Amino acid sequence: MSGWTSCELFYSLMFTSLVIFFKCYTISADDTADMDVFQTGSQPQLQFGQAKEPRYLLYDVNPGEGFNLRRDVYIRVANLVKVLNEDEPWILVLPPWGRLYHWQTRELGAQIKIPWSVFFDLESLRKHIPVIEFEDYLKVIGKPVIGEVYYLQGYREGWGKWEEKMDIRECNDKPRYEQDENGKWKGPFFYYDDIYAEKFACMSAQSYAVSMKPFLMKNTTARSVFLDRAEALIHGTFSEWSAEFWTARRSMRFSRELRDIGDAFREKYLRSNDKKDRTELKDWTDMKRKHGDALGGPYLAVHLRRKDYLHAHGEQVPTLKNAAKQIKKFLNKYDVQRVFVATDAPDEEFIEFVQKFKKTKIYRFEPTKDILEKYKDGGVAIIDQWICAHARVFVGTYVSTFTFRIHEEREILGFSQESTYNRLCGSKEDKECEQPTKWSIIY
Ligand SMILES: C[C@@H]1O[C@H](OP(=O)(O)OP(=O)(O)OC[C@H]2O[C@@H](n3cnc4c(=O)[nH]c(N)nc43)[C@H](O)[C@@H]2O)[C@@H](O)[C@H](O)[C@@H]1O
Repeated sequence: MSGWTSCELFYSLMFTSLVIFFKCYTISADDTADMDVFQTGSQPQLQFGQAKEPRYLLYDVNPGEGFNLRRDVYIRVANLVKVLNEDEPWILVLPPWGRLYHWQTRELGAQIKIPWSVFFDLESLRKHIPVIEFEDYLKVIGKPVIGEVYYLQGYREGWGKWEEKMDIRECNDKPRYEQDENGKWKGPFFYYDDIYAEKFACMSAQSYAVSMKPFLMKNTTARSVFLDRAEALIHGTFSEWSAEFWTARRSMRFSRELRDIGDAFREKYLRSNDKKDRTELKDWTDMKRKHGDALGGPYLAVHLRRKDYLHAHGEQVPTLKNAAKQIKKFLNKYDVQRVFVATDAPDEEFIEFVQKFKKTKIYRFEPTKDILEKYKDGGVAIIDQWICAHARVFVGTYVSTFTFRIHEEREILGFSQESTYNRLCGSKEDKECEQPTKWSIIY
């Protein structure tokens, strides 16, 4: 039992205009028994009445994973940082976005080192936990160094029965980190060349994200700890079925600029605005909607996932002709005449799809050169998601995480579940076509 008394302190980062909220701690005499956990050598880092220095948690995800699974991993790690902050100050360092397999626009060159602020509203994230960008972390630390890297991996002997466990083990495969002649661990740190870690180890982990807390607090004293392959940590009780999941998820607002671009498109082409559609946003900490509060703009939105999905989930992806047939049924049911298509389909496929409709107006968001250069493929995908999130009815793609994040956005906005949890069925699925699981928002 901790005898900390906490007070609130605003810690200003000298290098940024960011103001980060922390707790500061004073220790009562009874707490000294716990202090060895926080000591380096014989020098205690804490003295009575002194504010405790924050520690930094960094993470990364398997390079092959797409944008929207990564967003889910953020929620797991964010809730770990949330529970760490119940006892000591930790700041989450946001992993720069880069070189995702699906970001294929050639003219943009290498899409790497993209800060989170391009896509997300950091002030909103900070109402849940303290976060900083990676480049700000480097400025604060003053050297291109990370204390310890743990590369999460499975157990060589397999999962066995489910139980939570974590152990420092030999690496199962050749690690993507190597020690140089000076003892520095070099690795693929978000495509920044000169970064190194002081210590590296593989860790076999079968664990909920928040269960890393005791390890981080007691087994390491490093100022910064990097968890690579953080997708290995699972939600556990902090899952889609819990209020904690939704608190973190609600804090994950898209950047104001991207929302504005999406809103302008809705107004101009889809006769949709927040007032009429009952989708006005409030500060997320004050926003609590019921299913059916939102009406949505007078259009249907479909997420038509193509490209690699045709191979990965061929059975559940319809032909374009069949997709158009399914969409027409929804148009009749919801009595709307406009369709917004979010898709990764090449232009020829999109044109083929449009030709299946005679009177219905079909729209797609096409970025200007400036928008594409500034917000990249990731930003355009977010604009697509934002427009889908505001439609009177949404039809998604089977188990696509891109579709799942739209479901969540619609839960937050207060749409009826009937208008949200629909999907395109594979051409041969017929009546076997199971509709998406409903994840009800919990406050
Ligand atoms: C087959 C699997 O599919 C999984 O994708 P899935 O869950 O749909 O969703 P994501 O993980 O987001 O990956 C798909 C990526 O493709 C682009 N994309 C897909 N649909 C659209 C769209 O409607 N509009 C725009 N602008 N871009 C789109 C976008 O970059 C998106 O992040 C992948 O995470 C796995 O790596 C694997 O490829």
